[in-house]
Amino acid sequence: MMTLGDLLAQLPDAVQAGRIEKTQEVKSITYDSRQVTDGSVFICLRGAKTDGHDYVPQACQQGAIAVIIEKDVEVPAGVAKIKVSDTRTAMQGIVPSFFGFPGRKLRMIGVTGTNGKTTTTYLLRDILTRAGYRVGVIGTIQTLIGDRVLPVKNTTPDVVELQGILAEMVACHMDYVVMEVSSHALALNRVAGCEFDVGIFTNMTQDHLDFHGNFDNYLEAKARLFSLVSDPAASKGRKTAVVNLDDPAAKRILQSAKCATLTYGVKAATADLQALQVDVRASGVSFTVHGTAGDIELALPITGLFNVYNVLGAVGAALAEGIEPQVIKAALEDFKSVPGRFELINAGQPFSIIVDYAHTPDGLENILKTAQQIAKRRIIVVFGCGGDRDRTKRPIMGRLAVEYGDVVIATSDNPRTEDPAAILAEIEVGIKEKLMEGKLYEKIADRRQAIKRALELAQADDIVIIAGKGHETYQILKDKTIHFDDRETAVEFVKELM
Ligand SMILES: CC(=O)N[C@H]1[C@@H](OP(=O)(O)OP(=O)(O)OC[C@H]2O[C@@H](n3ccc(=O)[nH]c3=O)[C@H](O)[C@@H]2O)O[C@H](CO)[C@@H](O)[C@@H]1O[C@H](C)C(=O)N[C@@H](C)C(=O)N[C@H](CCC(=O)O)C(=O)O
Ligand SMILES: Nc1ncnc2c1ncn2[C@@H]1O[C@H](COP(=O)(O)OP(=O)(O)OP(=O)(O)O)[C@@H](O)[C@H]1O
Ligand SMILES: N[C@H](CCC[C@H](N)C(=O)O)C(=O)O
Ligand SMILES: [Mg+2]
Repeated sequence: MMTLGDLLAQLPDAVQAGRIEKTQEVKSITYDSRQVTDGSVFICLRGAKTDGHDYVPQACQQGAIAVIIEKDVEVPAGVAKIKVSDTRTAMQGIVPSFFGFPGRKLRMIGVTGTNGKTTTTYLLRDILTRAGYRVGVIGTIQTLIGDRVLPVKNTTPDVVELQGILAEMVACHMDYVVMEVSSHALALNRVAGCEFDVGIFTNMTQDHLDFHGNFDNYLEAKARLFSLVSDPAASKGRKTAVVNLDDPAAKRILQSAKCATLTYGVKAATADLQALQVDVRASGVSFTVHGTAGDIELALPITGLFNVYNVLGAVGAALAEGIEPQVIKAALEDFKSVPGRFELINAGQPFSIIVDYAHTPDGLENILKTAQQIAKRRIIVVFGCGGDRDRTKRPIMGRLAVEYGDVVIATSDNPRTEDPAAILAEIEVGIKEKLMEGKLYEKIADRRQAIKRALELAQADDIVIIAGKGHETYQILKDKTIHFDDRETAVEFVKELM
């Protein structure tokens, strides 16, 4: 149990006002007034959209016993006012201790990189589970506590939710947590209180420049995970940085890793683990993981060279954690797939339909390259770019779609507050640069109609790739979020058209 006195002891520089009853129990801590209940401490954060200080009256009405603030606000009698210079830092200081430092009681594996995080966490989950451990997963699709599924809002939740989830994982006797660590989470320090034992770096290509401003800041954010892995204050035993040596950013990442390192690659012959004899087929990939401890021959039902990298990262982390090669092999050969990642949709149509979460230039290029490697006939691409996100990705993705695709249908992803036509116009700039004879390009803002059109155009042996939304079951429009699932939509139209 934490009292208001315990909480204040952790904020020695705070200015206190109002009624401070030090023995009062802090029943919960939240930065969202809508979550405040009797006994809550409400932390006011200045956000991108609104300012938490504006919700103090609502929080007090709902039973807050204290508010943590940066600027003076009125509070009713009986509520403590705790003024600090930075409420976000204060939150990061008190929340892990409120939850009893769960990050110290689990082995924590963090995965960062532009692409491949979700896939890598799923691969590792299967390996660790096969080795007999109880495993929790935190990431884009969902939170898993063993087999229990919890919904998520962000890939890496903010410190309050994150520490709460970790505490729940400890209560449920998990041994490991494998989590995606987004660059937003590192830049905003949502991971305060996480004591990482292993960090995996997948790759670094363009994304999120709207948030980070430039590539260097983005890279610095990613590198931060490896300073956290190396933090001597957080010692639970061996620490390892598992790094993709084929990526040009590996050097910078390795500079932050003041712990054991394990590198991997397909090209880099100096990597500790190297994939040899890679064979990419429609039904999956096979290759040999060559390392100092011997070779592991693998055949998995997921395909694409990019997935070879994801597997190498997962294998590296597993080996660093002392998992036996034969356990790794058995787990990976039984691996099924990740929802919405190169997911094959089969409703009896004579062509292939693949739903994939590629929403970055590199993701799209990888998926289209893979499609080219396995294509018997044309590639039909349906894709869009998210609104209120890095705009500079748009023309690049347009260019790539038309470079690799024979038929390109540009459509909406999640337009959010932007005008779908304006997003499409930015994509079109790239498309027009590379559009050539023999290629077909259409622009259909309504994603349902775009998918329908692609399926109408598809002929036997074509591959239809529907990219960008993968596992998502919604579409975020200006004024509402609607149910939308690329997989369901594809099946629906195949049935209608065939
Ligand atoms: C830009 C960004 O990261 N925003 C995150 C941020 O929201 P914000 O600071 O903008 O919040 P705000 O809406 O302005 O509100 C300010 C404060 O007022 C409070 N408030 C607001 C309304 C109210 O009625 N009462 C109230 O108390 C809010 O709780 C908040 O404390 O803090 C929220 C809580 O932690 C996050 O959910 C939210 O993520 C939004 C949903 C988001 O879209 N984030 C994306 C960009 C993101 O974080 N993505 C990464 C990377 C994904 C990947 O590529 O893998 C991720 O980890 O998900
Ligand atoms: N190692 C990789 N390199 C490049 N592209 C990849 C790689 N792995 C997956 N992809 C592509 O990126 C998409 C997203 O993969 P995944 O969900 O594993 O990445 P992520 O890093 O978790 O993404 P997010 O940042 O949205 O959470 C895939 O659908 C695929 O198109
Ligand atoms: N985690 C990524 C997901 C993008 C998915 C895409 N469908 C979009 O909405 O842009 C982001 O928040 O940028
Ligand atoms: Mg993810």
